[in-house]
Amino acid sequence: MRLALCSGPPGQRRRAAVVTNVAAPPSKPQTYANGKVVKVAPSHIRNFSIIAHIDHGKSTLADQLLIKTDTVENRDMQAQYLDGMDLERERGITIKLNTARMKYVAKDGETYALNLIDTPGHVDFSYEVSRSLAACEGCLLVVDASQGVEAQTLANVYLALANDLEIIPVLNKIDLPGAEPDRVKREIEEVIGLDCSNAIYASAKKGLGIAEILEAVVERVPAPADNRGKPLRALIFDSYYDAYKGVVVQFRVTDGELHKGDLVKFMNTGCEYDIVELGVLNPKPVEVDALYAGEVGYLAASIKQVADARVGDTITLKKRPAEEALPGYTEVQPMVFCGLFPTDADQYTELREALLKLQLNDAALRFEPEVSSAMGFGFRCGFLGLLHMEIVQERLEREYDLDLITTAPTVVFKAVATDGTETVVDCPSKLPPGNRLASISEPYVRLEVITPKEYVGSIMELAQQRRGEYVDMQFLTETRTTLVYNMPLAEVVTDFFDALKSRSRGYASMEYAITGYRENDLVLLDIKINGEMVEPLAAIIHRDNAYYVGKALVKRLKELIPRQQFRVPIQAAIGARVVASESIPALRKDVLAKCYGGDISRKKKLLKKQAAGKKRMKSLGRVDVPQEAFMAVLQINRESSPDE
Ligand SMILES: Nc1nc2c(ncn2[C@@H]2O[C@H](COP(=O)(O)OP(=O)(O)OP(=O)(O)O)[C@@H](O)[C@H]2O)c(=O)[nH]1
Repeated sequence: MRLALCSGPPGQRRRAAVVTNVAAPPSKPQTYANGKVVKVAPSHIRNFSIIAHIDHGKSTLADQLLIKTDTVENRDMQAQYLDGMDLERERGITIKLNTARMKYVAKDGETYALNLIDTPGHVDFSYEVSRSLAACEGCLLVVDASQGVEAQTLANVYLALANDLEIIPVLNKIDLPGAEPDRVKREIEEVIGLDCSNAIYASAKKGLGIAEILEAVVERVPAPADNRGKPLRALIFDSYYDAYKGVVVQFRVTDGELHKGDLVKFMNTGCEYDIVELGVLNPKPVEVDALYAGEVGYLAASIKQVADARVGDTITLKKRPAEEALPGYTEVQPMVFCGLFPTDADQYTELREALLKLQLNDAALRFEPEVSSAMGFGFRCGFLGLLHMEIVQERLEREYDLDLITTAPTVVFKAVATDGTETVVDCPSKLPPGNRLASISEPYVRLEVITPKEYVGSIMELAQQRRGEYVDMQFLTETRTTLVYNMPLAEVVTDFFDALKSRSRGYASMEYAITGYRENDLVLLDIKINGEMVEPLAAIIHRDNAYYVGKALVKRLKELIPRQQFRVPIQAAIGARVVASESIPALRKDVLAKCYGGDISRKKKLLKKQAAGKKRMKSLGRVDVPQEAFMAVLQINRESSPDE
């Protein structure tokens, strides 16, 4: 497959159009970067982003660009500077898109403002990538020269193409002994169809090729169109909550200009606010007096209501409003749901506030109140995948100091009742009762795996175990293969990625897209502990797996639930039929310890008394289920793969 990506000298076509449009420089010079006054006309602005497969070196390259342009002093530099969250640094991954404005004096002697938007690479966060790409005119496509094209390389290139961006290929990690930049260059040309004749060889770690990259950004990324004369239109691509400033909104100005003190209107919500602070991220906030078409910046306007300034909304001026809002972003649909409950019931309101604030910073997060007899009041939350879920949970615990219990994640099923009504089931308890249930459908994905050919057999076996249906296999290059499967999402979002990595020694990569719903023989597996149904442990699974999963689950729960003073039976059931059961033996106090010698009837009496006490405790006793038990369902899948 070849796509006509780089027809003609990159960047020039669109840049030529811009040059003829260049109007007078901004009426008022503005301050940014180390307090220096710099005039920025659109012809001297470059908005670009870095896209890559996970771990190919985006954040390290961003660090180098910041150092090379003196945006961040070397002594202040810490690895992955733009990954501001502790969580991002600890895990070594980018979660949020991050922006930085750099001042760069190019070889032509001119000073340029380069707006860099760093993006995450993991499949769960691809919606962040698409948002940042919409704010750019070009991007650096970073490919690890020791690995080559991977699944997210392809997915991100398609996103860049959809946004009509200029793509500059960068072959990173050429310092590695195993690097084969020439081979990988050919691979990019063959697989993606991208002209790599002027690809840049770089090592973000050693600082090689950085000057060439900066020059290429200036030369090849088109300048933004000069729309300064038009009524203001600025697209919000991100926002976050600041305890002092209220909601801080990040945006890209497409048309017109805005100044500190202006009365702005959010076109979709209709809310109006006076701008209190206007600035650019450098990458720390630096205040400016005005921002013009083509620029990227932030504003604070004492916005208290999180819902007033939504990502995707258009900002305009009250006194000279634009007629039409910019097309926003397509809403992302969360595919994985789980219950979040505070361990301490008093923290319910705090959890709601925290979720509201987090949602502002994370457009894909959904939540609605949920009440469960076992867990009390909490929220049913929707995520894009398991990593996303883990990250949100960890952010809530760290940034908002909450103690949470998470229930096992589930995908969104659709159930049809006997009377024909359809229910969206994002929680097993929403399933209509068995006698009224006609059918259940589950979401399917088209899964693409790129792997070195020696792992093909083992990966096919894994895909089959996970109810995958083979669609296609193609040789990408001589040594690497693409495998395509149709697979239920429920099988992909659990631990499929981990299993794939372990079977391919980390070399395979994957990407998936939802294709639709399909009816399957799915059943509700209930779990009873001490005779009581524990709703949060219930799961909707395929009938063929129900017996096995039920058996493995009760066994695992037996290990996880602490012993009580009484015997605790654990059962897995489909409807009224118990498919597996185990029991946790009671803790036994030696009531005969003090009874030296003594006669047998005295001992019998003591034992009888103990048995009666336990019986009473059993009927009244509450079994506290530990957090790990709610995740036990996930571990079952892992255990089901024979090689693990
Ligand atoms: N040898 C070598 N290692 C590099 C180079 N660039 C990055 N790395 C290493 O590769 C790993 C991943 O780099 P990151 O910059 O975190 O990758 P990323 O693409 O930003 O990853 P995500 O943000 O998680 O998508 C880190 O351990 C880096 O030190 C390079 O040029 N040479």
